[in-house]
Amino acid sequence: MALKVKVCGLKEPARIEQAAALGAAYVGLVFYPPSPRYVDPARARELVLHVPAGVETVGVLVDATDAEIDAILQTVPLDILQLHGYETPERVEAIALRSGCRVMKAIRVEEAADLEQVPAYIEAADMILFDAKPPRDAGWPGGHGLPFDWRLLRGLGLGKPWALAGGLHAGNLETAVTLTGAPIIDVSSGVEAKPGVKDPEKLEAFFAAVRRIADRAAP
Ligand SMILES: O=C(O)c1ccccc1NCC(=O)[C@H](O)[C@H](O)COP(=O)(O)O
Repeated sequence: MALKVKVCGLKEPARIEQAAALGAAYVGLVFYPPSPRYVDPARARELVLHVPAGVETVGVLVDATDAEIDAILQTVPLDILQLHGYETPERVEAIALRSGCRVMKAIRVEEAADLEQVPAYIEAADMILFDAKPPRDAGWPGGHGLPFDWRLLRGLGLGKPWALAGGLHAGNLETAVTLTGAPIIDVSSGVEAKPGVKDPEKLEAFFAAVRRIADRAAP
């Protein structure tokens, strides 16, 4: 199966179009004001006009209330809601039912014990995203360019679509995918010039690395 790519934290139409042209399956928009990648719903509505058919738009939320989610969805059409806070399995299920969107639950990983919570989310979420645990004093919980010990995911049999995130870049992608067998990869900082500013050349290099992996996997 082809490796799917999510590019997260996009803020510029040109970078959305570039990511899509390079083969991104998902583009992520961050709806969490403290993040340098934050886009407000009005801006997001303009951005999604640049997402071509066949590419899915993911809205990244952090412990959002129903009112906040309703306000976003009334303004911006989203395919998937990525829940990147401390949402419980019950909350994930409730958000999926209420929103009508698919939901992807982010799991913060630092050690094996962090994976014990995963079974509780399998029924509730449509997809699982494994990301590095953020630094303790970080003002937002994702997009810190930090990898975790990928060996923790070895042999993972979820029976559900899942994505690997955390510190991926063109130079470490092959090792990460080989160790984890991830079917979907999620990148943000690794294709940025600085937080919140995507770099066209790093995007090119990242997708070149994706193509190399695909070429090696081809019979
Ligand atoms: O990226 C953000 O600023 C962000 C803010 C709040 C919640 C989640 C956020 N990012 C989530 C993502 O899906 C990132 O792509 C993921 O954390 C990987 O980021 P990176 O390690 O920088 O590649």
